[in-house]
Amino acid sequence: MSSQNRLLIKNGRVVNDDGIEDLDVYIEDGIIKQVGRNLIIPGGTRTIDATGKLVMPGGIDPHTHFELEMMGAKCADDFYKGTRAAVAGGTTCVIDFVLPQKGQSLLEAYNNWREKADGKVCCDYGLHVGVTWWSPAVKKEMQQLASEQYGVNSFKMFMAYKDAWMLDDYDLYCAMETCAELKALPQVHAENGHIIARNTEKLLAKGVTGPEGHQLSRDEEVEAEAVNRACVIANQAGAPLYIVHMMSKSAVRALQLARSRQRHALIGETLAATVGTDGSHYGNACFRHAAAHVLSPPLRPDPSTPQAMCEALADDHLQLIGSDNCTFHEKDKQLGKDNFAKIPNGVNGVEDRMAILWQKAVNTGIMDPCRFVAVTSSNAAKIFNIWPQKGRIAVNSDADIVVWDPKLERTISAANHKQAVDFNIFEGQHVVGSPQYVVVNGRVCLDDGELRVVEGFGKFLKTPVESPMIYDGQQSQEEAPHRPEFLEAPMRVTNGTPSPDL
Ligand SMILES: C[C@@H](CNC(N)=O)C(=O)O
Ligand SMILES: [Zn+2]
Ligand SMILES: [Zn+2]
Ligand SMILES: [Zn+2]
Repeated sequence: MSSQNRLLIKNGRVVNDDGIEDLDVYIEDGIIKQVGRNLIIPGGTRTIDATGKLVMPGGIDPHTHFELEMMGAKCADDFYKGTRAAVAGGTTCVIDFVLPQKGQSLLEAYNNWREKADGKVCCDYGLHVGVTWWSPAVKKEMQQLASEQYGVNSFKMFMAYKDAWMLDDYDLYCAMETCAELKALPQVHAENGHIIARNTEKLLAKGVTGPEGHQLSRDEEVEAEAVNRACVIANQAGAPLYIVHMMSKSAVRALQLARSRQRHALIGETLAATVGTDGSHYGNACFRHAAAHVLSPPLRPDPSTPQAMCEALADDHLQLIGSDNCTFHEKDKQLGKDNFAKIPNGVNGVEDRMAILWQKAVNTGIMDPCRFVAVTSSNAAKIFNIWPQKGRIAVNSDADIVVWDPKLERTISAANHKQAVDFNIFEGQHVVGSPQYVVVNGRVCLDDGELRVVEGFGKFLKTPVESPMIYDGQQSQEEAPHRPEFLEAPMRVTNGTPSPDL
């Protein structure tokens, strides 16, 4: 067995979601074989000295879109460039979305995605599948996809994108029921697509065509309403629910309220963009700059949002952070030059997700390194049922490891980022804390800052149904979570009639 497969990471502080300890880690053939002190190590082993560094599970990004075609454009980052950038930022596993067009076979779309990704990914990847239309045939294909053969355990339904992917409430209910029957996890894009459609018509009729119209057409309550409605439908369907890309304090409040009423698992995801920037950029005079920040739900103008979302992650009101990396070059964003509704939706984040959260939440004392590992890696592994293979530094776990240098300083810029896209929404942000080494299935792919990924080294990762975190952790009614403190807050009294500040 060649020595290149033997690696020792020595003198580091190992950080898992449940503790920090000074331990050495020995890896052989892509698997962690020993974790401890004074390890017996065979000859020919490469040693990485991790003195002063943190040794963490490689990041898992639960939300990416590489090579997605939407709104007349194709994403700039493909499965090679996108996963290469992920590894550069400390992420060693991504879960991408198969998004069938309405009427298209889900299995056909799944096979298309596999063809696009296999052979190009630099790290392991999984797939969620979009349920963008409904029929008995769709139900049947969900059953097939949830089988061991295909390895899909999560299905995303859209409550927005009215003419492209949106389901009505009846079909949404049926899809959630099917997920519950399969012990799979339903996910939703929670915005009210009908309100957005009418608001868009009115804004355009008034001559509001710039990127600022995007946020104006779908403000926080349009997201929060859909969060609440999705939770109610899930409860009626007897299903857990995962709400992707939650972008506002209002949405978090709606999720917390739902948790106080219902017993199935309700998971909240936010994004690097949400904690790293805000909606002030939609007013930028430069169209490229403003349009680069267009994603749905939009970034919010409330300047307290980034910190509030960090706190929600720290307090387990939100469980994990993704990137929703869905990047478009300037020429494609220009499709919406005269009509904000035609700006291809999406931002970058797969490369900077971990450094941005470290900067905004750990360096500020909002969360500790263990919680950082939970929300950037372990919780995604538990939710999608690949823990502790992924998301943990432990014997027999995959050797997906990031050696994090908490003192490594850099300024984020499109000029030197690894992504293909020609814009970075975190441009100019100074971060303290970044990966020094990244190990992907035992291979050193970021080597003291040098990126040495291998195209096609990653493989497809099956995510089995019946995740214990989702389906065993269900609380009985009497164990319903403690009513969130804010629910007991004094009602705000305005002109004599009490109204809850929810
Ligand atoms: C289409 C995809 C990415 N774009 C976005 N979030 O605006 C999504 O809605 O998650
Ligand atoms: Zn979405
Ligand atoms: Zn500009
Ligand atoms: Zn997305």
